[in-house]
Amino acid sequence: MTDSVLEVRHVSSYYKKARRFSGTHSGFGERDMQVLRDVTFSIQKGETLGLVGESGSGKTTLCRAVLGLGMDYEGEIIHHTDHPQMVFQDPYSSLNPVRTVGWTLREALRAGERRGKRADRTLVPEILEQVGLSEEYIDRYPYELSGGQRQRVCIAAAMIQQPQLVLLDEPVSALDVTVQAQILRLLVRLKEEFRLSYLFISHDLNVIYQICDRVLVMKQGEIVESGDVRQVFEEPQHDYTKMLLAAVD
Ligand SMILES: Nc1ncnc2c1ncn2[C@@H]1O[C@H](COP(=O)(O)OP(=O)(O)OP(=O)(O)O)[C@@H](O)[C@H]1O
Repeated sequence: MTDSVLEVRHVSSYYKKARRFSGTHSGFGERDMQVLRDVTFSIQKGETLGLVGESGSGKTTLCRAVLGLGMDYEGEIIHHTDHPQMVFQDPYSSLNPVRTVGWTLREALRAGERRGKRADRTLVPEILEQVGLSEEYIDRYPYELSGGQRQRVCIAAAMIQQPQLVLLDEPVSALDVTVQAQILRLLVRLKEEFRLSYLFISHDLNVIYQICDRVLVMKQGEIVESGDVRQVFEEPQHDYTKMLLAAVD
């Protein structure tokens, strides 16, 4: 009997890479570029698992594979819960600029409905309140919101589908420091209230240290170190982890 919400076993993935052929038959061909290399980990119920690594190491690609977003991969990804939700880094581009907050949340409910969940419209004002926005925001457009408020709407759109696992890809990186702290507090509160599990990607190791239980360190698509966040940060074993930690001011 497992208590994990997600198991990723020996996952390797590839992107097709365009290549211009020389010679008489000119045009584009394809070859594969490996991005994830034999990645294995699991996320436990109620756990926040951090994922760190340099830009281009494959963190977002891993999320895409977990969400089944058109990624070819080898290995196994086993979900023990309903479809996970994702919150992206940039709350500006995540929201449809010509749709109101209410529309966005109702659309998120409809997406859940398409996967067989009952759509309860009364959840719209309720979830807004949960993320710290009053009902008056229902009729606002994204351009009428601050960056932090937009990220709250994105979080509400994820939460309204009542997921058990949420993938957070740099959810506070586009926000200024005080707003970052508010959004992190909100994420921690929602996690405790709904007993959520998070996969939390951040390049900010201080944020990872603050909110994660365990951490995975990814280098060029490979998990080079993993473990309890305190243990990994206080006694890093791999040179790459030591290098990432040394870069923190
Ligand atoms: N759609 C794509 N087609 C081809 N290559 C891609 C595609 N998306 C990403 N890549 C490549 O895959 C590698 C991993 O990218 P990915 O976005 O997963 O890294 P990341 O760790 O999330 O980086 P960052 O921290 O900058 O967001 C990079 O070399 C990137 O250029």
